[in-house]
Amino acid sequence: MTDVMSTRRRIAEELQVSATFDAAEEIERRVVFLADRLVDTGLTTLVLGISGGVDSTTAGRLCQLAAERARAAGHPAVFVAMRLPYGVQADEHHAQTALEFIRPDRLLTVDVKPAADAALDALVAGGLTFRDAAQQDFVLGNIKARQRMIAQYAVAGAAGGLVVGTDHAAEAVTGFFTKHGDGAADLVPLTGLTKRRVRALAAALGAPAELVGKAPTADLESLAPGKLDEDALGLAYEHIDDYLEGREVPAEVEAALVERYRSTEHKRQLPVAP
Ligand SMILES: Nc1ncnc2c1ncn2[C@@H]1O[C@H](COP(=O)(O)OP(=O)(O)OC[C@H]2O[C@@H]([n+]3cccc(C(=O)O)c3)[C@H](O)[C@@H]2O)[C@@H](O)[C@H]1O
Ligand SMILES: Nc1ncnc2c1ncn2[C@@H]1O[C@H](COP(=O)(O)OP(=O)(O)OP(=O)(O)O)[C@@H](O)[C@H]1O
Ligand SMILES: [Mg+2]
Repeated sequence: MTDVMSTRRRIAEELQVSATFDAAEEIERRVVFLADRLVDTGLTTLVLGISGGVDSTTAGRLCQLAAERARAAGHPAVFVAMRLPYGVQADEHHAQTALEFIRPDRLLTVDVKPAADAALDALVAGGLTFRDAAQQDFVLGNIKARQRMIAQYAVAGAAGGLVVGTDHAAEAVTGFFTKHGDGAADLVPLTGLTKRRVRALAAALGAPAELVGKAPTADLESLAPGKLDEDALGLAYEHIDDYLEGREVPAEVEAALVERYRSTEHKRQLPVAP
């Protein structure tokens, strides 16, 4: 096997991408996983932010099905979906469509703007300076993601809950998440899925087509609302998925992915220790 092929195999294996895929089987396996974690930990609540994107739509429905499964087995389980907009969200209608599809047991809405803006203001008052407005906006974007993490952990702490994350193989390979922001969670039920496989789960769960096919956005930058992940990354999810599923991709895509995987290793590991 060439070095390039063995590197690709190793990365796909480390990210738990399976060689074969059946959407119905994956849904069942992941619902059972979530329900078992509730029962085994003795905790009663799953907590997850619903953005209107396909990842949280899929994970949210899995959470609701798992809570219902645990209840049917006699465990007092609840799924708490959270809307966590930063002020007014441009695609709020997608978030509402997602909630109608998920039908969560409970919904909690927390605007993260006051807390995120206050954190930035306090940092600036404390003497932090930025290279330019774009850098400040980028840093604020990561504060927004971490503020969402704080809100979800507050609910988990109060309710005896577990925070659910939406990380999957196509995001993990590029490290395209905020460390200790959306990257922080107790359970990650989408692990190992490529983006097209997340979409396949969403479709098999019966999610509306506009969400199944929705273009991914982190939507963290106020200066570039709804900026597409693919523009930010300079990579197409089709290529990322092909790479992870062992299909041919252009050499420059392969090189870019290997480099991103290497440079973001710290995001997939526990803090570095001596
Ligand atoms: N080698 C190393 N070993 C240990 N730690 C290292 C490190 N290099 C940086 N670090 C630490 O990591 C930090 C950088 O990581 P981080 O704070 O995450 O910041 P960073 O990776 O710069 O930014 C997060 C990226 O993820 C994207 N994102 C975020 C949230 C959601 C989504 C989405 O798809 O929805 C996407 C966002 O648009 C942005 O491009 C550094 O400030 C430093 O503290
Ligand atoms: N406005 C928001 N309200 C609630 N949760 C959010 C919001 N923005 C992000 N999140 C949380 O952060 C996670 C990471 O965002 P990310 O953009 O990767 O996923 P997504 O929006 O569900 O799907 P996609 O990647 O296709 O846009 C979301 O799955 C969701 O749990
Ligand atoms: Mg999104």
